[in-house]
Amino acid sequence: MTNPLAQFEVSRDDIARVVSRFYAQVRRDAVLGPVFAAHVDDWPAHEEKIVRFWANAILREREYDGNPMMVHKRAGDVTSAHFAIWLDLFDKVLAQELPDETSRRWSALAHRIGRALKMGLEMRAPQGAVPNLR
Ligand code: HEM
Repeated sequence: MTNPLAQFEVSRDDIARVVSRFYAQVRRDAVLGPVFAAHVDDWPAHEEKIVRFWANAILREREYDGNPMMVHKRAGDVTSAHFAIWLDLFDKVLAQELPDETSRRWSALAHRIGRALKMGLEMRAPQGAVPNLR
């Protein structure tokens, strides 16, 4: 493996291909599409940022220093119900694009991150607001 800190072996080209296929599906998705359309107008810039995010998370290439938790909370219309749809689509693209082992490792990482982001969103209630106990 070229990078001893990498979580598993995947190339940058693989990451870029997965990201591009994934967001092509997201744009077509009836539920996720409109949420992204409301926030992203420069798709190439968004996809480049997401490639850097995954290169950081998987390959430990230190080139993303954003704060996804804050970005998702601030978006205001990203809900915890969206995560199952997002992860399901992501898993399908991984399975189509990558060898089984790589796909499984990346999926496990995405689900771990997704759980953390979702928990963060569920704690979003503004100060003084009545908690949503549904
Ligand atoms: C494991 C699940 C997810 C991961 C790893 C992830 C990752 C990211 C990252 C890294 C960004 C860029 C943050 C930045 O600007 O620095 C982002 C932005 C965004 N994500 Fe997610 N995301 C996930 C789930 C979701 C879900 C379920 C939605 C629901 C629709 C969503 C909607 C968005 C939107 C709309 C933006 C753009 C926000 C903006 O630029 O204003 N994400 N995501």
